[in-house]
Amino acid sequence: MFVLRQCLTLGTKSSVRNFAAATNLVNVKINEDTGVVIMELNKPPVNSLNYELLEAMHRTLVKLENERCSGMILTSSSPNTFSAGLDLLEMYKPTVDKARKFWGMLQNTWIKLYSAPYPTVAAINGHSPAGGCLLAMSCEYRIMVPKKKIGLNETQLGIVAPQWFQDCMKNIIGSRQAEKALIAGTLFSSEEAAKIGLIDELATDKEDLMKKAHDFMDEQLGLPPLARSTVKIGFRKDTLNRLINSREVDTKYFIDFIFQPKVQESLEMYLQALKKK
Ligand SMILES: CCCCCC/C=C\CC(=O)SCCNC(=O)CCNC(=O)[C@H](O)C(C)(C)COP(=O)(O)OP(=O)(O)OC[C@H]1O[C@@H](n2cnc3c(N)ncnc32)[C@H](O)[C@@H]1OP(=O)(O)O
Repeated sequence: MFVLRQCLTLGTKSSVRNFAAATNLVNVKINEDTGVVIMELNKPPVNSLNYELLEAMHRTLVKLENERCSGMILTSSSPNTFSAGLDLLEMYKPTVDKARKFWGMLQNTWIKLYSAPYPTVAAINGHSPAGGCLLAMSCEYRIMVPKKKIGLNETQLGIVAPQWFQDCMKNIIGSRQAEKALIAGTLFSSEEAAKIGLIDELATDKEDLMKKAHDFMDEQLGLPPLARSTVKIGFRKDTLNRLINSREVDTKYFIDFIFQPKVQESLEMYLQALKKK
C-alpha cells in the first residue's frame, strides 16, 4: 500500500483532480485512485474562520458525502498558521442576524467534520489557537510541525470556549488536563501538546507532515470501513448529540455573551493588540 501511494503521490500513475469549488477559500484535491482528499484552507494570512470560509468548508464536506471519498487530510496554505480560530471581526460589533448566521454555519461545519465517517487527519502546519484547535481536535488524528502553538485560549481573550469545544478537548486529553488548560486558556507548544496527547505525532517539516498524514491514512484504509466508522461514531455520538439537541440554546448563549459590553471591550482590546504587533 505504501509503495502504491508513493507512486500515486510522485505522479507516475496518480490522477489528482481539483474539486470545482465555488470559491478559492479552500483548495480541494481528490486522488481518484485512492479516494483521499486534501482540503487546504486558503484564506491568507491566517485562515481566520469567517462565515465565508466556514461555508466553503461546509459545502466541501457536504460534497464529499456524494464523492468516493475514502479519507480527508485537513491542512492550510499558510506557511505559519493552520488557522487563527474564529474571525474576531465576526464577533466584534456584529448585528444579531449576522452573529446568528455565523454561529449557525460554525455549528453546521463542526457537525459535518466531527461526524465524517471516513478517516480525518489534521496536518497542522502552523499555529492553531481556539477555533483552529477545534478544527484540529475534530479530526481523528493530529500531526503538527514543531515550535508552533495550539490550544483553546479563549479565557485569555475574556471569552469562553463553548461546551462542545470543551467536550472535544476532554475527549482527547481527559477531564483533569482539559479543565486546567481551559481555565488558564493555555496555548501549548507543539512539543507540549505531543506530551499531553493533544496531538498524536510531531513532524519535522511540512513534507514530513504530509508523509505522516498519508501513512496514517494508509493504515486506516486497510481497515473494514463500516466497522471503522461505526466505532468512530459510537465514540463521538454523545458529544455530537449534546450540540445537535441544543443548537438554539447554544446560539442564544453565544449571542447573549458576545453582546455584553465587557466582552466587546475585551475583543476590541485584543484586536488592537493584534494590529499593533
Ligand atoms: C459563549 C461563546 C463565546 C464565544 C466563543 C468563541 C469561541 C472561539 C473563539 C475563537 O476562535 S477567537 C479567535 C482566537 N484566536 C486567537 O487568539 C489568535 C489570534 N491571532 C494570533 O495569535 C496570530 O495572528 C497568529 C495566529 C499566531 C499568527 O501570527 P502572525 O504573526 O503570523 O500573524 P499576525 O500578524 O498576528 O496576523 C495577521 C493579520 O491577521 C489578523 N488576525 C489574526 N488572527 C485573527 C483572528 N482570529 N480574527 C481576525 N483577524 C485575525 C491580525 O490582526 C493581522 O491583521 P493585519 O494587522 O494584517 O490587518
